Amino acid sequence: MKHTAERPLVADGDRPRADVAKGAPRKLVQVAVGVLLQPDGHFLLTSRPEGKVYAGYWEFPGGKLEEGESVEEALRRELYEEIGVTIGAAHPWRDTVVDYPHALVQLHFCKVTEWAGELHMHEGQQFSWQQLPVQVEPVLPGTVPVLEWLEQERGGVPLGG
Ligand SMILES: Nc1nc2c([nH]c(=O)n2[C@@H]2O[C@H](COP(=O)(O)OP(=O)(O)OP(=O)(O)O)[C@@H](O)[C@H]2O)c(=O)[nH]1
Repeated sequence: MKHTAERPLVADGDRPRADVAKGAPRKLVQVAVGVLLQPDGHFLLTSRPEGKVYAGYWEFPGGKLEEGESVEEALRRELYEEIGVTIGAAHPWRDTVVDYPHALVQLHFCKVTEWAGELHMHEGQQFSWQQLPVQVEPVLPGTVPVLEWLEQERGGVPLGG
């Protein structure tokens, strides 16, 4: 199912939604996320740093768009700041919306096959080149559908069905 602002993927639905102001519409936070792919199909996962929500959970690297930025610009900035690489083209791939206790986020996933520079985790994260099925856990709720899309693309049976 495609998750939109009207029908988001709900994460930890039993917890209160901290950012919901009475009567006000909930802000949809825009996030650019990179799926860095090696020629042999390995992809990069990073762990969320201490001090951020869902610290220690594994995700694809990325972050929030700043005022006036495009998805590609935000992704280029975030990946340089967070993991020290300069990316080539960011190819828009899939979008999804996730309703977390801390925020409602729209995730713009881009595939990236070219980058320059050595990986340096500037926020104390861990990183791992993974293939399916992934060997790290826990995985961030918003990352789970991405693994399913990757599985579908390689022609396997989708997880959970
Ligand atoms: N980077 C990233 N964020 C994701 C993924 N999946 C997902 O649901 N998210 C959510 O998207 C939001 C991204 O925020 P972030 O905290 O990583 O971004 P940031 O570095 O710009 O944040 P900050 O500068 O406020 O600390 C978080 O709510 C995070 O839970 C993913 O695969 N990668």
